[in-house]
Amino acid sequence: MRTDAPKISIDGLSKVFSSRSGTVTALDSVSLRIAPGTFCVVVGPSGCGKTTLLRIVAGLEQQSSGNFHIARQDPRKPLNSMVFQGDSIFPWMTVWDNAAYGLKMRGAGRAEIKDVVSHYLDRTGLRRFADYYPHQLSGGMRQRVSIARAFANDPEVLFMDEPFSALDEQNKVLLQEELLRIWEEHKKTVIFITHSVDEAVTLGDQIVVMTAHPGRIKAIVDIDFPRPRNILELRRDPKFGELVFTIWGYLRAEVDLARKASH
Ligand SMILES: Nc1ncnc2c1ncn2[C@@H]1O[C@H](COP(=O)(O)OP(=O)(O)OP(=O)(O)O)[C@@H](O)[C@H]1O
Repeated sequence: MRTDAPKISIDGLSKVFSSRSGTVTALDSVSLRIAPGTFCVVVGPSGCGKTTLLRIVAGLEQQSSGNFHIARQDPRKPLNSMVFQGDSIFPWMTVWDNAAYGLKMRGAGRAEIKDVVSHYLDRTGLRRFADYYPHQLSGGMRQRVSIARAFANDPEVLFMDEPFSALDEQNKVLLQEELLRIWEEHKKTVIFITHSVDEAVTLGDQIVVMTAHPGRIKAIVDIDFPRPRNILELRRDPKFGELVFTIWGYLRAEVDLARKASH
């Protein structure tokens, strides 16, 4: 059900890291509203605070100032699930046990676990690899396990930090397609971080462009391509190119600034 109340509200969020070599302002007064069911994508130059923002909203890091709120619909559901870049599944568990992990942790019944895990292993094409261990899988398959695990956990919101960045182009498009197909089933609110403007326009409803360090919000671009989306057709649409061009326009100066700061 869509309501006007945001699912995620972020108000004046700042983060300063302190160490013996000094302080780093990673985020500077970031405010954002994300409506329920929105696929929100955050892009920005390296080091602009994207991961820090996600880690704070996921409760893994403490902000220095500001607030955020995630509106809960069902207190029995976990608040969030995370999918990271690279390997984030347990190497000592089979594909099935990895996908079932969240459900088992919150005491779901055997029948529910069987139904839900089978569903998401089917959706990610992993059914026949259910008894495999992560080291027996390709990088793309391991990322599929992560996605199956995150969706099977049925969280209120889903956080994804560059989940496809280590994959080759063909695998990336396949996984983007699979992610969109699974996401269409329940339209969970997502925050997805990427370096790829193409990926942002392909997946997102709302694109948040961040400035170079310290991270602030530079622009928010709404993407109104109809859903469900066909990735290859989308890329042929002249509007796709225009949007990529617009977002790159916002990013270009920031990427240059980030480069200069690192030299
Ligand atoms: N634990 C930490 N201690 C000190 N500084 C940190 C810590 N974590 C992040 N930073 C600094 O905060 C800034 C933002 O880092 P963050 O990882 O959030 O950026 P990012 O936009 O996700 O970068 P990338 O796109 O390269 O992954 C960087 O300058 C980084 O060095």
